[in-house]
Amino acid sequence: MEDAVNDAVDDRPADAAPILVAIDGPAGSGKSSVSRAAAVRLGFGILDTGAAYRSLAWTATELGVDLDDAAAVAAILDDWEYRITLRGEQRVTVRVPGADPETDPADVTAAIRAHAVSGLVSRVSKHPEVRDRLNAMFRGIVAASGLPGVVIEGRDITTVVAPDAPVRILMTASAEVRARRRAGELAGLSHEQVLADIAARDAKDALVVDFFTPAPGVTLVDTSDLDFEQSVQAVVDIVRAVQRAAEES
Ligand SMILES: Nc1ncnc2c1ncn2[C@@H]1O[C@H](COP(=O)(O)OP(=O)(O)O)[C@@H](O)[C@H]1O
Ligand SMILES: Nc1ccn([C@@H]2O[C@H](COP(=O)(O)OP(=O)(O)O)[C@@H](O)[C@H]2O)c(=O)n1
Repeated sequence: MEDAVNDAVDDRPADAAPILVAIDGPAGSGKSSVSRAAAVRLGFGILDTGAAYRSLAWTATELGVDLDDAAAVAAILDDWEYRITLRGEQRVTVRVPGADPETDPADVTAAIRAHAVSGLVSRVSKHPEVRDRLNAMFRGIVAASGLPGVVIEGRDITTVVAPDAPVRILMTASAEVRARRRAGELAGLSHEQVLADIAARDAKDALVVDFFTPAPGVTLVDTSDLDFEQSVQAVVDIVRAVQRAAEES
C-alpha cells in the first residue's frame, strides 16, 4: 500500500505543484511530531510554520524590538532571511539585520524551543501584517521546495495559508493530555505549570485564529486516546483515502 502511494507520487510531472496536507491544532496536540512522521511515511516534506513565528520572536528579542509594536516587528521582515529544512532533521537559521557576520546566519534550531520563547511568541503572531507576510513566505517555501508533497502544520493552515489543500486536518487532544505530553518534554516544570502555560498561550492565540473548531471540509483528528503510532496512521490513512479518491475520479 505504501508503495502504491509512492508510485502515485512518482508518476506526477516533475514541475507539478506539491500535494499539500494542511494540519492545524493547539499546542501539544501532536501536530509537529505526528506531521513529521506522517510526512516521512508519505515521502513528503514537512513545513513547521510555528518555527517561523518562534524565530521572529527570537529575532525581535535579540534586536530589542518591542514585540507588541506591530510596525516594528513587521519591519524586521524587510531584511530577514529565514531558512528551514523540509526534510531530515529540522534545522532553522536566521540572518539578522545588522548582525555580526561571524555569528550570522544564526542557527536557532534549539533556541526557539526554549520555554521563554514559547511565552513570547503569541505577541508577534497576533499582528495581522506579520501573519500576512509570513503566510506569503510559507507559500513561497512550499512552491520552491521541488517536493512531491508537503505537510504544512500550524494554526491557520487549513483556513488561511492553504484553504484549497486536498487534505485538511484539525488535530486536537484534551488540555490534560496535551499538558502531560508537553511536561514530558520540559524538564523541571510541573504538570500544573505546563497546563497553565499552554492554556494561556492557546487563549492568546485563539484570539487571532480559531484552531479548536474544524472549518467546513476539515477532518477532525482527536489524538487524546490515540498513541503516537495510531495518530500517525490516522493522518496517513486520510491522505491515502484522498489520493485514492483523486486517482479514481
Ligand atoms: N498521539 C500521541 N501520543 C503520545 N504522545 C504524543 C502523541 N502525539 C504527540 N506526542 C508527543 O507529545 C509531545 C508534543 O507533541 P508535538 O508534536 O510537539 O505537539 P504540537 O506540535 O501540537 O505542539 C511530543 O513529545 C510528542 O512526541
Ligand atoms: N500557523 C501558525 C503557527 C504558529 N503560530 C504561533 O506560533 C506559536 C508557536 O507555534 P508552534 O506550532 O511552534 O507551537 P506548539 O504548538 O508546537 O507549541 C503559537 O503559539 C502561535 O502563537 C501561529 O500563530 N500561526
